Amino acid sequence: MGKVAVGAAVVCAAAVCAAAALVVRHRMKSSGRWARAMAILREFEDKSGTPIGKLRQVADAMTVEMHAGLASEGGSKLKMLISYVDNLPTGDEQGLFYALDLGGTNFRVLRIQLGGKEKRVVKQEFDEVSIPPNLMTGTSEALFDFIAETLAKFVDTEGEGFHPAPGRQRELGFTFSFPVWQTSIASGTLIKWTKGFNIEDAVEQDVVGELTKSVEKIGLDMRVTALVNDTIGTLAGGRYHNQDVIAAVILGTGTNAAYVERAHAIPKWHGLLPKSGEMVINMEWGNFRSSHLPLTEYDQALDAESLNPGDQIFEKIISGMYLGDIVRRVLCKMAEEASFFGDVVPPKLKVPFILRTPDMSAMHHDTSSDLRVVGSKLKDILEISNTSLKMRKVVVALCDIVATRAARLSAAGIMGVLKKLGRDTVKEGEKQKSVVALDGGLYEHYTEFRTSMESTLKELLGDEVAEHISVEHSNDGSGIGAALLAASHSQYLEVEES
Ligand SMILES: Nc1ncnc2c1ncn2[C@@H]1O[C@H](COP(=O)(O)OP(=O)(O)O)[C@@H](O)[C@H]1O
Ligand SMILES: O=P(O)(O)OC[C@H]1O[C@@H](O)[C@H](O)[C@@H](O)[C@@H]1O
Repeated sequence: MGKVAVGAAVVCAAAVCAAAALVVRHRMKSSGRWARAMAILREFEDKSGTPIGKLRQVADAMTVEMHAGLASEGGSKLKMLISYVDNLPTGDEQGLFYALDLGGTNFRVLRIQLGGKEKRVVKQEFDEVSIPPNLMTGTSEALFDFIAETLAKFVDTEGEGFHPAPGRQRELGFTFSFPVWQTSIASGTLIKWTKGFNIEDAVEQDVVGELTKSVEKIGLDMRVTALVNDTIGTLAGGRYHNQDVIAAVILGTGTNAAYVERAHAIPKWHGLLPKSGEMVINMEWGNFRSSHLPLTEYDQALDAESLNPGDQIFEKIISGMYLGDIVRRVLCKMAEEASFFGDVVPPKLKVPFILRTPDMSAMHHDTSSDLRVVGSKLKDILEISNTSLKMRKVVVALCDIVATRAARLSAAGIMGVLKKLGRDTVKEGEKQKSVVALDGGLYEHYTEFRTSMESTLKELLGDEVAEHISVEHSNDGSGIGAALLAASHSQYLEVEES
């Protein structure tokens, strides 16, 4: 063979070897990247673990903190707030009442015509609006003016069967889904903001006073006769339909729980003991913290960058405002350290809260063979295109880890409350039923979360006790509950009774 031919052959051979080496190097590199990405995922899964033994420790810690919070003010991260609700709805409530429900994302207005024991809820109408994000971090006046104006528009749509009795003021139950230091059933000062709210000049103000100022400014004749947390409203709404309801839990934008405590089991309460012998407690359990909580570097970073660093740790690992962002943070680390989405880290992946929990649950619930929902969410929200099925499966696995940890910890929290109530055991031959009313958009819409939470609670209780405990969805119980509590504290009640 001539020299030229040999030379060409050598050059070709070298080129082939170089190409092969490149492919091998690329494969090794990508397999190295893949291994690194999987290592990040596995480490996160390990650190997020909630084995049953840990859940029992979390439940016990919740019970201990409940006792501490009832013993003295500041005795625990759990504020265990006195609600001044010492009588839950009886079913006898009658008349037209309004309710406002200011949540972490939505604002609901409701009017309800109550017909007493026989007729119960004769008629109800409601409206729901999203809270403009700018009002969450503006001024108190701007927020309460918005609320008053929305309420006034709703009152203007009053139709047949919804008119207050002649000469009577319209009365309102105000559900306020933030920690409030109640000074009576219809007054209380804001302790702090949570979730996405941060309105400096509202802190320590009486929220009923703030609303009343805005209502009077527009000449709306409406009186707040009950100020309640949404967990209290949900408990009241739940009890209206089922006498076995003893606690309520909200898993929505934020999270919280309330339950019926025996009045003599509240050492810090120095007021008159209520005739009923009961007092509903707003636990504010979102602020629960324990060394047994499986916190990760991603939780620490989310907390540090939040509006309320150091606060609401339990809420930040189990509630709807945050779950999607935890998923985003892990994906971001996989992109930065393992080039999971290619050599360039997708810029949108660095934007806090860009991945919302509803999008996370849509990906988690994707049953298509090619995970096309996952693909389109990654593309539409994070501008990440051309993801392989293998990558999409990793994203689903990550959603499952985050949702499962949240669900199992929620169940542990409920177990802690049941333990405080002595309902985590059943005496021989006892038939007593205990119902926990659940509400909130996370619980209502995230099926994988809900089923995991309910199965975990059964696992914690054991088959025998689980027979006596049920979790019931009390849809918008807080609105109806607030209206019912407004009815039972109506200014006209005494007149009727005397
Ligand atoms: N499809 C969904 N999947 C998972 N979470 C959802 C879904 N829809 C809503 N959520 C969660 O529920 C929250 C809204 O809860 P909701 O109780 O309706 O309102 P609020 O928290 O304002 O009282 C949202 O912030 C979101 O985190
Ligand atoms: O209904 P939401 O907005 O999810 O609120 C749930 C809880 O969110 C917490 O952040 C508040 O401190 C609680 O008071 C509230 O009950």
